[in-house]
Amino acid sequence: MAIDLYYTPGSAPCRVVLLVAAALNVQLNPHLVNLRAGEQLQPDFLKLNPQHTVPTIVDDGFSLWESRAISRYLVNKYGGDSPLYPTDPKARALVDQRLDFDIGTLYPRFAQYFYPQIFAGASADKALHGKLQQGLKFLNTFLEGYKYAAGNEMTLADLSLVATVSTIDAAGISLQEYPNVVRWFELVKKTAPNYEEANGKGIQEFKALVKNLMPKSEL
Ligand SMILES: N[C@@H](CCC(=O)N[C@@H](CS)C(=O)NCC(=O)O)C(=O)O
Repeated sequence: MAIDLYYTPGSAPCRVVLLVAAALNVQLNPHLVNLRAGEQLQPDFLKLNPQHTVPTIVDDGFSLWESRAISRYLVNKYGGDSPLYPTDPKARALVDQRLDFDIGTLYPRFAQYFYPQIFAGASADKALHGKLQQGLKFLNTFLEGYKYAAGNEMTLADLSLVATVSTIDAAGISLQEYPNVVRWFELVKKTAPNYEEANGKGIQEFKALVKNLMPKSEL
């Protein structure tokens, strides 16, 4: 039975779940949620997720939200002994560290810098820009000597971080100062299963949204 996924394609957290499902060959039954129309605030959706966020999944009556929690659940339930989330405690801890860095540091720094500019017409804030650059520098350092984000194999860390890094790239923020990030980004684009369908399409939607909302002088 397919798992219901409530999502919006431009959203980075939703693309994490699409990438993980593709890597595990797990079938999803997609339901588009139009956030700008407030569909996430409808009573039926609030019954599934009182926090009214996408992505949300419903697996045989079990409702779950938070993209990285969903990702871990999908591997735990459907991944068998998938290397995406290794069972060795140290290897798993490294994946968790990268996942927590992504959701707790890198993505919020991007969001704090960029979203006020496109959604509220704010001008670019130098201090917030510096914080984002520092986040990218951290990632560049973590990748030193590693093929993938947490070792020599692709893990949940890569599928999570690539949704963020591709969003940063699509926002027109250069990655060129961070050669390990550029090298890793190219590798993940080529090797993540069904990358174009799972992430590339949503990135195109995100780019269109940015183009639509960004003050013309900034483009
Ligand atoms: N930490 C959450 C973030 C989810 C989130 O904030 N999603 C946004 C779209 S990117 C959303 O659903 N916003 C609608 C709302 O909060 O009402 C995750 O990773 O799933």
